[in-house]
Amino acid sequence: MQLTPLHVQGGRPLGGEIAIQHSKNAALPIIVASLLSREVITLHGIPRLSDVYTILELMHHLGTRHAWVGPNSLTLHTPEILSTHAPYALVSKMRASFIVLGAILARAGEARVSMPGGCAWGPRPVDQHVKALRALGAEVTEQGGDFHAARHGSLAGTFVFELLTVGGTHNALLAAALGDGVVTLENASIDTDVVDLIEFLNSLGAQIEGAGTNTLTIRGVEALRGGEYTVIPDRIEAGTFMMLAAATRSKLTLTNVRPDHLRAVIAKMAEMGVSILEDGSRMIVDARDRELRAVNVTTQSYPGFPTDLQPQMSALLATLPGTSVVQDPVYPDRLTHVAELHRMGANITVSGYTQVIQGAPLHAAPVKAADLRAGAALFIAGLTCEGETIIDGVQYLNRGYERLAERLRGIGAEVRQPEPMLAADD
Ligand SMILES: CC(=O)N[C@H]1[C@@H](OP(=O)(O)OP(=O)(O)OC[C@H]2O[C@@H](n3ccc(=O)[nH]c3=O)[C@H](O)[C@@H]2O)O[C@H](CO)[C@@H](O)[C@@H]1O
Ligand SMILES: C=C(OP(=O)(O)O)C(=O)O
Repeated sequence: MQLTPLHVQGGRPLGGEIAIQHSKNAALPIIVASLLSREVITLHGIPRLSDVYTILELMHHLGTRHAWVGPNSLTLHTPEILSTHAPYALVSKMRASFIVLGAILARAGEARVSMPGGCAWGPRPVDQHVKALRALGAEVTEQGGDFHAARHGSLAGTFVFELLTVGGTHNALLAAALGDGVVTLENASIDTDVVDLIEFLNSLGAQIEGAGTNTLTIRGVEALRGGEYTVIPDRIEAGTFMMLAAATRSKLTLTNVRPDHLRAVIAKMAEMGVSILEDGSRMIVDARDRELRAVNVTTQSYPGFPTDLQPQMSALLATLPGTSVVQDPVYPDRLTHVAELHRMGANITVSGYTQVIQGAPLHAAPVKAADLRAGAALFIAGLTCEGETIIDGVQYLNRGYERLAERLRGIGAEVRQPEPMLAADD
């Protein structure tokens, strides 16, 4: 669906309180993990995002029936797997859908899943997902853009990931959770989204040890029961609003945050000169009347500085006096924000995965988001400029930020979108 662009009028400070949504990237695998149980699962803290509606559409095709039972609460029930095939039309819309491979394999013994889509700034291989499943005893073949996985008996054995992968760890965990084998995953991701998935699975009776460490031991169980779980707060959304506060020289109070999930981001913002006060699950970010300094940033897997905040940080640094160097070795091609920020007067030169940013005030311009976090970079940049910045590509923002225009208005931003940002599916 073609959505109307977002119009933002910036150049003045924002203020007040904003409730951070629960995590998109934790919610999606947890929704998928509900496929492992025959019983009813109730989830709280599910953000109303287009990615959530997309995964629910895919799950419906596989046999899950869902109902919204509150603004952000959902019941999921998969008494039977009705199809073991996740087709291209549904999987190509988003990256996270690829982990249905492990989940259907565990529950039904075989699965066919199309190669994933998602935010496509460059290659996003799934070789580690496939190698892990093969090493644990599954047969995985590729044909016509689909992966077919089958197991004869339970998965068992050890796999050492060649690099840290969040999705690869999710897929292997889901594949190994049912059965009677013991699986060890070495060099597994310690990302908050992996820990949340493990805590959810264990709350249903799974036996997974080592959450938050690089070695996970999964003892397969015969079945998972139903249950109720609340997803963690979204650290990427929190980081986005921290950067918005800094770029607009505002004071914002963020609620529903886990500062312990944001250590690298908090440290960078403090180095820049932003005042950050932690108060339990609230965080007060104050950049009023401050001389902010340019800083250098390099992305890393968790607990390092997240690649999902690199474009937003680049936009912020493009407005600060001084020279910053931003490097994103996690996703070297994640640079679609750069040409659009150039349209707003940013001085950014790119060499490989390195951006050298010479800060200067930006000006309003029509721009287009080509992926989710590039879109976030653009609304941050737009809110620093006087005049109207018109941001096209709103469908990407809808993937990751719930009721964005309304919530930005709640902190005093002048934002309008002629039509609603997202139609609910219920
Ligand atoms: C839905 C979701 O949760 N998406 C997040 C998840 O994506 P996703 O799980 O896809 O990202 P990964 O953690 O797997 O990717 C990390 C790095 O490993 C590489 N790699 C990954 C798998 C593989 O089989 N082979 C391989 O080479 C990737 O190219 C990348 O360089 O983590 C990324 C890194 O924090 C975030 O940017 C995404 O927002
Ligand atoms: C890139 C993201 O998501 P995905 O991996 O689904 O494309 C993101 O959340 O920033």
